[in-house]
Amino acid sequence: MTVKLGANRYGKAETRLVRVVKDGPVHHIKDVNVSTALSGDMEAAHLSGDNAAVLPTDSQKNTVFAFAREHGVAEIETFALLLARHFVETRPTVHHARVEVEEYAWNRRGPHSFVRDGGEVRTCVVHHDRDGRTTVVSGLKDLVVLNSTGSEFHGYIVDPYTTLQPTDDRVLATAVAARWRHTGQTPSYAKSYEQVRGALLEAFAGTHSLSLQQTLYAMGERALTTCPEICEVRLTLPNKHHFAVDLSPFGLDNDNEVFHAADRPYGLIEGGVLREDAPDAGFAWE
Ligand SMILES: O=c1[nH]c(=O)c2[nH]c(=O)[nH]c2[nH]1
Repeated sequence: MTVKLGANRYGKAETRLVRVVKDGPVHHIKDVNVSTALSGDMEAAHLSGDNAAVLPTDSQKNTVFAFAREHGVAEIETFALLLARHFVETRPTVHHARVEVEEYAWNRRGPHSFVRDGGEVRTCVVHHDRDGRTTVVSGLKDLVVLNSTGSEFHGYIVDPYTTLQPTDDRVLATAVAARWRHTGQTPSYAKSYEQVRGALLEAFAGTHSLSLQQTLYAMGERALTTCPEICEVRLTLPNKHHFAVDLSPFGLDNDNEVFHAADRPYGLIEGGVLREDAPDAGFAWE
């Protein structure tokens, strides 16, 4: 039997970096998690242990810190682009770079004092290859939202295993994970982030929901119509079930006022919405 090397990439995962910018007594912080992954002429490294083509993951990590010092960390997408281009353009054996960045938000409490915002995480994944092809996918995760009414679920398949009761009033809650693909260079990733985030929240709150699937589509559609710089949105929505508790044993009614917020299992609703004329995604989602 003969075998051969398949797809491979390597890099430093989760370099945790905090960059402080000192504007006199007023400081600014950027708290990020950077993962780099490179691929290219890596056959010899895998087949014979010849590391001549390998830029060590330790050097990749050092590059992240050095670039933060030299260039600062403005928007995560621009920092990721800088790193991806650097690895491909300075190392001939590296043909493709994938750089993923997560950003954790802090709120100001004073000139040099901050409190960590426990809310959502901003994300991006940038690819760049030696043919000059570049893709940027931005996103967010852990954006937890809830509608205490305005959600129904009925009309589904009933089979011998069905116990779920149809409802015309339930709590709808989810932790939104959304990623969106930029068509080209976006002038301000911060602005498009705010536009898409706002659109997702507006659509969640403003849609009278007949299912989380319908809400997902409405959220993706709103993001695309609000932000012309993006062509595709992918959403992952866990259905954070809230079950009305039966209080009748205690002689109490419960008109959707007391819920058990269940943890597991949860429904998981996933889907993409894209413009009819969206260009080919290439390696953007990898
Ligand atoms: O919005 C929903 N979609 C489903 O597919 C589903 N399935 C289920 O049990 N509850 C729900 N809710």
